[in-house]
Amino acid sequence: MQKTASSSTLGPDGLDIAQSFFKPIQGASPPPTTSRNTKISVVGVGNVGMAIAQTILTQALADEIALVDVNAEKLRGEMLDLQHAAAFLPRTKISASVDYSSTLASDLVIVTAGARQIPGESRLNLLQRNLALFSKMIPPLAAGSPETIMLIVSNPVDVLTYVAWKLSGFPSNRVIGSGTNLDSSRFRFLIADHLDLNAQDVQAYIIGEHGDSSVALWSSISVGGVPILSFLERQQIACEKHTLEKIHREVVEGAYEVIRLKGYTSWAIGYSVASLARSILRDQRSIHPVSVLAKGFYGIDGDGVGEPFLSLPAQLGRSGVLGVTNIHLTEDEAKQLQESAKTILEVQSQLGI
Ligand SMILES: NC(=O)C1=CN([C@@H]2O[C@H](COP(=O)(O)OP(=O)(O)OC[C@H]3O[C@@H](n4cnc5c(N)ncnc54)[C@H](O)[C@@H]3O)[C@@H](O)[C@H]2O)C=CC1
Ligand SMILES: CC(=O)C(=O)O
Repeated sequence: MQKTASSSTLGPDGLDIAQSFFKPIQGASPPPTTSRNTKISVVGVGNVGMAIAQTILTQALADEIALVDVNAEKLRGEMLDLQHAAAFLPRTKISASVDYSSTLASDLVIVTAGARQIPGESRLNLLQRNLALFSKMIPPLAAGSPETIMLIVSNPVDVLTYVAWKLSGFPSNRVIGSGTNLDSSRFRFLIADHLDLNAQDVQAYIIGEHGDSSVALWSSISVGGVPILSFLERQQIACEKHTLEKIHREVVEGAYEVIRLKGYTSWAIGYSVASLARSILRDQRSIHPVSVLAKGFYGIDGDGVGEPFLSLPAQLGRSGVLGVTNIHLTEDEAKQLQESAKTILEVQSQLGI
């Protein structure tokens, strides 16, 4: 048997096996020339990249997944391991290459490559190591898929989303950081757990930095359309400030705890990024707290030293960020958000790009 460039398989008689296996029905037209596959590239096949790839596979979000990593052996092992699950999954072509050109014409490029935190280390501490990688990776990824949407996951995600925006030359709506979509899921879980609810019924956002300076939007939490804080007040149910602060602290410390216990975080970020991929590629127009160019929102002016990317509730669709929702922040929440922007800008100002 012989494989042609288009990957059809020829038998000893030179006939295409697929074509001799299935005979066309009478009067059938040739396949449409306009339809094309949805291609997602996942750059970096470590714990996070593989959790994302496998969630995307199980949710049938792509026709093709291109995996890229510098570690050729691990890369091939991960590809084969996923391919061996083909009988249990929606049909998806999975390829793997150390060459960025394998990502050509992607609809979505998800970047997870890079150093991760050791126990106790902050995300911002990873910047110098991952900045060097981004300088090498982003230009060829952008050149190969000039129409793509770039979704950054590597940490520190807000600053690296800014870096990817600068290095890609893409418009700001097509460079998105996974941001606090994950922190907000942790927040919703903890509130649901505290009140014995289903986390999917809890509308609640963490915004700002994906990290230590994140901001919990207590004023806008609702459950089934009921604003929670005012409801608890009306029912005279004590919801002490320290309980709220404890929940936010648990959100911030959640990643540190998981890293201390198992070495890395993976499953929750896998589901978080798959939810973003679905909203983008299926044009769901749903709202996610993700890292976007925040200049001009909520008094964030960039301070003359740069343009911060940080998480705000944004509507996502096929062209990336469709807009930022006009959510009401209390004075205190707006102040905390501006402080979070300042933290990010301080780090950004040292980049020299
Ligand atoms: N934004 C978020 O919410 C989260 C972000 N992360 C971040 O994701 C990143 C990856 O974490 P893990 O997967 O746990 O790390 P890991 O160490 O398991 O995987 C990193 C992978 O990147 C690859 N890599 C290194 N240089 C590369 C290059 N130039 N091109 C392609 N691949 C390259 C490595 O070979 C390795 O396979 C870290 O920066 C981590 O902090 C992790 C969890 C959540
Ligand atoms: C590692 C990380 O950024 C997280 O799990 O939130």
